[in-house]
Amino acid sequence: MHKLLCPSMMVADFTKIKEEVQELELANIDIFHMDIMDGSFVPNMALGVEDYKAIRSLTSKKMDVHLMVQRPKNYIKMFFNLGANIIYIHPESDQMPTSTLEMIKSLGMTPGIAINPGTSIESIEPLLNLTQNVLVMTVNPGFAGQPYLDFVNKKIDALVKLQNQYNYQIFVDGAISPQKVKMLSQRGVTGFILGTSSLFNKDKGYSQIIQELRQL
Ligand SMILES: O=C(CO)[C@H](O)[C@H](O)COP(=O)(O)O
Repeated sequence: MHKLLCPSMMVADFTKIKEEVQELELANIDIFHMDIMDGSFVPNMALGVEDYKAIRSLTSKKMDVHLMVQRPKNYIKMFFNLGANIIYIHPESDQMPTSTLEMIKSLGMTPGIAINPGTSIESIEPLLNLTQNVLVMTVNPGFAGQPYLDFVNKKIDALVKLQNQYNYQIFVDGAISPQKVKMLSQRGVTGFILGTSSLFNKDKGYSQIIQELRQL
């Protein structure tokens, strides 16, 4: 199965973002992962609209948006206009997540849901027939460099089983080291958000790292 490898751009070096994007493209990554935070849904702020525009102007590869914000519906058209291909919302942050997912789809983008470590499968199951990507958070969202939460593996296994009934791909986000890429791809995960645990600030180049991750 082809792994979808997605650099988490909140940990890229913005002092040389053009070179970062070019090197990641050369390394043949699949999707640029863009974390948007409002300081309310999560206790941090990360990328913003100007960062989104900058990276969009540097690449024609797919870009997602992980909306860690209250009332994500308010921002769907804005990110559509900025050239987003995939939008993840957190169901807890939205009064009518079904309507927001329909809106993302109707604009021709891929609808996704992001599930916090403390969010149960039962609470999101009604949304699974409206979503194409499920982003399982393996840390509490907001900060890079946190430890992986092993208890989430049980939820990943349940989501892999439910794939028989619905049509979605599973992505994981948070402390995704090479060991976790191997373990989780064996479990049935296809998409991996790569941050400080595997891709950025390492003593190897992106091409070598990406090639090694594809072989795991
Ligand atoms: O979503 C995130 C934080 O909320 C980041 O994408 C992720 O945590 C970055 O990866 P790492 O944990 O390996 O630094």
